[in-house]
Amino acid sequence: MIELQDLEKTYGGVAAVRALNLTVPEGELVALLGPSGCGKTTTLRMINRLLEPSGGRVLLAGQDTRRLKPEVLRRGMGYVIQQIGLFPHLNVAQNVATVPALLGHDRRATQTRVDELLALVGLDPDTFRHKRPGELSGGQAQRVGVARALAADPPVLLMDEPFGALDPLARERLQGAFREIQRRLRKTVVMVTHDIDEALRLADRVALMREGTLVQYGPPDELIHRPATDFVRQFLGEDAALRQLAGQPVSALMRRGPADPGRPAVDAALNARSALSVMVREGQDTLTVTQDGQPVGTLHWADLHTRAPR
Ligand SMILES: Nc1ncnc2c1ncn2[C@@H]1O[C@H](COP(=O)(O)OP(=O)(O)OP(=O)(O)O)[C@@H](O)[C@H]1O
Repeated sequence: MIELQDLEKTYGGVAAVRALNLTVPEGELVALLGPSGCGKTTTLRMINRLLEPSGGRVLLAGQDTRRLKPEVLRRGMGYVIQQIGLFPHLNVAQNVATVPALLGHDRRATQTRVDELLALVGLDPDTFRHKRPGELSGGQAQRVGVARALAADPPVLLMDEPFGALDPLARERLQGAFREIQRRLRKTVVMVTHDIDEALRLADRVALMREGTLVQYGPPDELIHRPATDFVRQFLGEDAALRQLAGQPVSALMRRGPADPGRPAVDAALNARSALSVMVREGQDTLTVTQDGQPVGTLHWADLHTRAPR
């Protein structure tokens, strides 16, 4: 668990972050979201002490981070940024294996792990293992950065726009893969993003900031359905609920059980926003959900109002 208590940062008398209170529960993914200059990156960097707070404190598992040596603190916290800073003289595999090599882990086990992680982030190990960072596109380099952070296996990951340089399709794929890994490994993640879709899609909780203060902190559906202020409503936009549906498969919202094969059918892997389109087009409030062509359950209009249980 990470606790930010009355955290402040001022630059020449101007507050970049003010009286910020935020608790990041263990194993959850929290997105720091907000307009440019609202203090997201400053907040993130105070967590691993790349920046020293002007006031307040950060607790990691109940311990004041000022009592820890910065290098000890950072060993337990991966840091992924858009300009990844891969080592140019090392190949991709060596870059990913930097921390395991430093820690003296078994070489063969590390190599296997590196290949697994490269495949996981969508880079074919045979093609990319021996390439140098200079031979990679921005998006490929970004994936190597994510693989490297995961290879170090820290309990906490801090990420600043980690998927920013990717084209939309690749971004969605890497986001999905990352989310799946994060849940499986129960990493605690704090991610800075200005991409609303990314925050709503990936985060367990979204911290929406404005001018250095926290405006609202809660699960995505809370911000969407119970915005604390007009700013929250406007920032997320009127179509926030639809966007959230677009990020969820029908399988996450459906009711499993017997289904009427006579109704319009949608595949369980379809996204819920498209399923809604089918309801509207067909004038039906219930659809049959199929998997491999077989009916496996139903999707009701009412199911689209509630976010899937995690
Ligand atoms: N080293 C610095 N000196 C002076 N002011 C700074 C410094 N770093 C950041 N700021 C100011 O602090 C505020 C918050 O900056 P920060 O980078 O945290 O914002 P952000 O929300 O991450 O923005 P973006 O989405 O554009 O990256 C901004 O107004 C910025 O101009």
